[in-house]
Amino acid sequence: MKQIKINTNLITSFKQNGTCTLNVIENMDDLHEIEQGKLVGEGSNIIIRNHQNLYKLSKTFSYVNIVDSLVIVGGSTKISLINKILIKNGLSGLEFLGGVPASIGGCVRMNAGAFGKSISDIFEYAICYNHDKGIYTIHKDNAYFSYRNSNFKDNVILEVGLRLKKSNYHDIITKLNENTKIRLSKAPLLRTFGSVFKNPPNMVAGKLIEECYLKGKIIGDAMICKKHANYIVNLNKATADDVLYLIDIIKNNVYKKFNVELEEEVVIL
Ligand SMILES: NC(=O)C1=CN([C@@H]2O[C@H](COP(=O)(O)OP(=O)(O)OC[C@H]3O[C@@H](n4cnc5c(N)ncnc54)[C@H](OP(=O)(O)O)[C@@H]3O)[C@@H](O)[C@H]2O)C=CC1
Ligand SMILES: C=C(O[C@H]1[C@H](O)[C@@H](CO)O[C@H](OP(=O)(O)OP(=O)(O)OC[C@H]2O[C@@H](n3ccc(=O)[nH]c3=O)[C@H](O)[C@@H]2O)[C@@H]1NC(C)=O)C(=O)O
Repeated sequence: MKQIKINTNLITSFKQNGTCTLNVIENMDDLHEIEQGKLVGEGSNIIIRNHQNLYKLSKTFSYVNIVDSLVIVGGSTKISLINKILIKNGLSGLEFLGGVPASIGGCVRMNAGAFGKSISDIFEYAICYNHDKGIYTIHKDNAYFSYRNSNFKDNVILEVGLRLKKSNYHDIITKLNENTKIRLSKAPLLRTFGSVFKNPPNMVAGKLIEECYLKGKIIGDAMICKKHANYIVNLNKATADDVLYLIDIIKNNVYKKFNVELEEEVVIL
């Protein structure tokens, strides 16, 4: 397994400042050395405390194979690459994640969703690894997907099977562009980690935070986004501590004003 000491700005979409040790899993043998709960994908939904020892699947686990409407993808494959290939092959169903800078492994683990759709709608199976069971397959009936959650905790997702629908190039591109445009109009795409909190039942976290007048609040180099209050943006060299401080402020304010306990959507390692 290759081991490198790097700045966390290289492995997070938030470009957070800090250092970590990254262990790159290059083959199946390396899987035995993984520390569970320390896996990162494309880093689009994580905050990493300083000096962590982390693990990431290498490009060996990035591939897309298509058999009729079944799309078989390696666990580290980027959503953007999958969508490019789906366009070429006239397969529709993953457009809702257009513009999300994540990997399929992270998206399955978190049951990524947007525009009323989620990964669970197209998921067929995943080949996983964990220390107790070794390599085994979880089919859709046993994935137990829920809002931003699944049965994949403590598993490394090595391969995913997605069931898509035949469509045409033009319709897929149009839907992808529309979704990316809406996403951009509502929230920033760069130097963020997506939604900070899950939406509480029948409420919208962004609205609650905005109503506490917290938009634009800055700690260090991290700021509560002025466009969408459930996002935190990195102004320059924000650290995990800057973000954790802001998260604390938001939770306290929302609890005091609305008696609602917000739950983090972002994974804090
Ligand atoms: N809808 C939206 O607009 C957006 C959504 N997102 C979300 O971000 C997620 C991020 O994906 P990504 O950037 O790749 O992940 P991250 O690097 O952000 O990792 C997030 C967590 O996913 C798990 N994970 C990542 N890769 C794998 C894998 N191969 N097997 C098992 N677990 C894995 C790990 O959880 P653990 O170790 O705890 O199991 C990790 O802590 C997506 O699910 C999506 O929901 C992000 C941005 C925008
Ligand atoms: C970004 C993520 O997923 C996003 C996903 O992209 C979008 C689009 O479908 O819907 C969810 O956001 P969201 O609930 O904030 O959706 P938005 O459409 O942006 O906002 C909903 C409504 O909240 C209100 N709103 C939002 C932000 C704000 O500062 N103030 C405010 O009042 C607006 O009325 C807006 O219409 C997902 N977030 C969660 C936690 O469920 C992610 O998972 O990281």
